[in-house]
Amino acid sequence: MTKLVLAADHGGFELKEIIKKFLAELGGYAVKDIGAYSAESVDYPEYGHKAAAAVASGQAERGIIFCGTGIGISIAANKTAGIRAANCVSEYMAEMSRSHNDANILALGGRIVEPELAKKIVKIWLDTPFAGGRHERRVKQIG
Ligand SMILES: O=C(CO)[C@H](O)[C@H](O)[C@H](O)COP(=O)(O)O
Repeated sequence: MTKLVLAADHGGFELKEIIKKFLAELGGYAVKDIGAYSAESVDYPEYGHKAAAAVASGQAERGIIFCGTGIGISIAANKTAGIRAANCVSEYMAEMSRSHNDANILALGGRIVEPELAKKIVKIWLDTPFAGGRHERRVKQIG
């Protein structure tokens, strides 16, 4: 089972719930949802930092995080060493974030990405391996 951490603020809460159900339907994932657990207003940095810590520490292999646009929570997550959080609005971005950037966190905007597209983005992001080669050198340079 691949260990995944999910986190969202209120702007991403609804999409997080949809993707959590989708992951259960897919099977093969041990999902830890670290909140938020309602659509009540909260601050996205807390959730971005917590998800990043779970991935950086190895408690989770990868993370999927959500806010209204995916911007704020990905900026927060990317402050943690070793985290490469990619805010994706298309399947192509999701695929490239894995194959070229070895992204270990996917960020989605609950107010931007429709649920059916979000499911496709999540699926390709989970299924795409890192290509390595020249990309390995570049990813190392990120630090
Ligand atoms: O940080 C964000 C934008 O980069 C997120 O979309 C937040 O969800 C958003 O800022 C929350 O806004 P709200 O007006 O407090 O709901």
